[in-house]
Amino acid sequence: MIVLLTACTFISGSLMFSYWFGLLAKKNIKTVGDGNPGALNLWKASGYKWGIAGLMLDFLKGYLPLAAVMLGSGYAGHYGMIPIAVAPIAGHAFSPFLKGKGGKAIAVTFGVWSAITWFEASLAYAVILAVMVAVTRVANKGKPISSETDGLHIVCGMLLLLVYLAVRPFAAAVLWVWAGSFLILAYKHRRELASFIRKKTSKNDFNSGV
Ligand SMILES: O=P(O)(O)OC[C@H](O)CO
Repeated sequence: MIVLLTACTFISGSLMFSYWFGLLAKKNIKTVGDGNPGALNLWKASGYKWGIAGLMLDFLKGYLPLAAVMLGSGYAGHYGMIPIAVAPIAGHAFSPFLKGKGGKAIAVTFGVWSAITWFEASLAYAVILAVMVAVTRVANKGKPISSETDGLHIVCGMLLLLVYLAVRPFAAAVLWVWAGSFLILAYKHRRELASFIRKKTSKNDFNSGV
């Protein structure tokens, strides 16, 4: 049963709604912005109506199957929920519909966490990200935030979410779902993280006269 449910949630996650909506609007969103086949690039390419529709469906493809599993199976809080909950995130990140080159998996991650913690962890993650963006804006004196810094926020925000999850009475299985989410997000943002570190290192070398 776990294998079947994991296959179903993986297939749900692999449905690339934002990318397909882009094609419906006659745009290839993989050629827009950072090339991520997600709702933000759909929004940029085709406008806010498509963008919101893509965001909703990319969220719901994680939320709905997991909410059904939480309500209708005995896997809530059980170790069996780990692969079932990580699968939609992996499905989006490595979608077979895009030959394994899916998206950054932010929207579907929010969907999954909204379902398995009844919105608590996803709200906490949203607050963490909002605080990080606000602090960065103040530090940057209102300058636009780079995609490298965005990636850093997503990954470090997920790391901070672990602190929140650890102090709340969640089942150990939830912490394993966190580990899966974190690894996938870190992998999908590896280029932004590497570029951020490179820029910081060369700036420090320049400042110290190396
Ligand atoms: O991470 P994705 O692929 O769900 O895309 C979400 C937004 O486009 C954020 O950049």
